[in-house]
Amino acid sequence: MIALGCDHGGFELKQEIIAYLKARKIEYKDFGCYDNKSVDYPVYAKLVGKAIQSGECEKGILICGTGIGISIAANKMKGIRAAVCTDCFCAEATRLHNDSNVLALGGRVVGPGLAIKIVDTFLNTEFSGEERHQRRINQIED
Ligand SMILES: O=C[C@H](O)[C@H](O)[C@H](O)COP(=O)(O)O
Repeated sequence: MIALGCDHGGFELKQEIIAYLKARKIEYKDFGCYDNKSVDYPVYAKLVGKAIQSGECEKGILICGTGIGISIAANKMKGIRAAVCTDCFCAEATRLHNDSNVLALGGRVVGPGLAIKIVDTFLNTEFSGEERHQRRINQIED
């Protein structure tokens, strides 16, 4: 189950991502926001982070204007490793090396075509499990 969250700056892109997930029959839960009225991104970062912490959702996708504010907020939460990605190389690397569980995107930064490729890469890349990467993740968690 993928947890989705956004602010008004990410609302339009979230709709594109929902269409992608639906087309591929990937289960998701949308934690809002539900229109493009101005809201505060930490609220949605927290909802998605809690869904991952509780085990309700395995991964999350958070979208604000840049992906930055919402990832800063999410990364305050224990066990959440949110990565802002603007390209597929970083989306792959952050799964392989950081076992990131949240992808953060900027609705004002990446177009829908690139964003979907980034989402696809993020969701379809497994953590490498290599000892040096796990050791570093453990250090972050500590
Ligand atoms: O990092 C923060 C996000 O990009 C927000 O989406 C952005 O700050 C919202 O800006 P505004 O309230 O001016 O639409």
